[in-house]
Amino acid sequence: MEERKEARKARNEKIVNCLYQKPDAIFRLICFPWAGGGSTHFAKWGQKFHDLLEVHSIRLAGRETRTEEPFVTDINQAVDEIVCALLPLLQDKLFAFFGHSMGNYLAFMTARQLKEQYNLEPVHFFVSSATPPHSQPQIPDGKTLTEEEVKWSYMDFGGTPNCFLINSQEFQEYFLIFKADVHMLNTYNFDAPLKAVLSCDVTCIFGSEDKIISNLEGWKDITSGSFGMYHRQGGHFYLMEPSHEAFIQNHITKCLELSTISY
Ligand SMILES: CCCCCCCCCC(=O)SCCNC(=O)CCNC(=O)[C@H](O)C(C)(C)COP(=O)(O)OP(=O)(O)OC[C@H]1O[C@@H](n2cnc3c(N)ncnc32)[C@H](O)[C@@H]1OP(=O)(O)O
Repeated sequence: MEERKEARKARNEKIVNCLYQKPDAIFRLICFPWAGGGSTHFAKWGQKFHDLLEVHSIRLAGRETRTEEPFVTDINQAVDEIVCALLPLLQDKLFAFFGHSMGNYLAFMTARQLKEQYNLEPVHFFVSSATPPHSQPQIPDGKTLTEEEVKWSYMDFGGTPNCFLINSQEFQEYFLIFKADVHMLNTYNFDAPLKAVLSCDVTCIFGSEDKIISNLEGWKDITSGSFGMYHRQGGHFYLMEPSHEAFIQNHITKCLELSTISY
């Protein structure tokens, strides 16, 4: 029994990366990374928040400590796995979601499933750099993407240092991860929600020069809670600029502190 519990815990820790544990935290922030990304970038945010907020970052199969596992081919499968790994973390503390780009679709589906099946809901959903689920234009077929296409897209997106793009051998690995993530995204159903499926507050943050995203106001359709929008100067990866990252982190802290007043 104890062994099974330990095995489950180890498995969950592969899916949900927490680099800085905060036993006294009253909130958990669950971060959902962009396509082609690992969990480390957001897991490191844990160091930047005060002790009342513990940061966790989702790690999809096929990367980092999950390199041995095959990529997920269906987004529903990824969500089932994430929900299962998150459940033990979400029962005892308030939690919020933060997604960047593709991560928002996983975050949204995870929030929907948690609400429908477990009556659990984040206190706040922070959306960064993403078109609303029901406005998403056609996404190319992940399976047929070429390395050159992905390199050009990465240059456009602006979140990848040149050194990674120049080294072909190293890039091959990142290319395969991105291709798999886009293929997983191809299985996402971008239908308009018939009604607000969530009731938490939603904040949308984006770069003012981001050419990839559109119709951000559409995010308010997913919730009956309040909705706010903020922009910072920059493109799709505006959040790589330290002052913008600090803005996001301060905003998250402020919103979560305020949310305790209403709970
Ligand atoms: C054509 C098809 C279009 C289809 C669109 C579909 C919709 C997609 C919606 C999206 O999500 S768009 C986002 C697409 N993804 C990207 O643009 C990739 C952005 N770049 C990265 O994720 C990274 O630069 C990289 C490719 C290297 C992968 O980063 P990881 O963090 O997952 O890799 P890794 O764990 O191996 O980290 C490598 C090291 O580089 C560091 N690093 C990576 N990116 C960095 C960066 N930008 N600035 C500074 N450091 C960076 C990272 O912190 C780490 O340092 P440490 O080893 O010291 O921990």
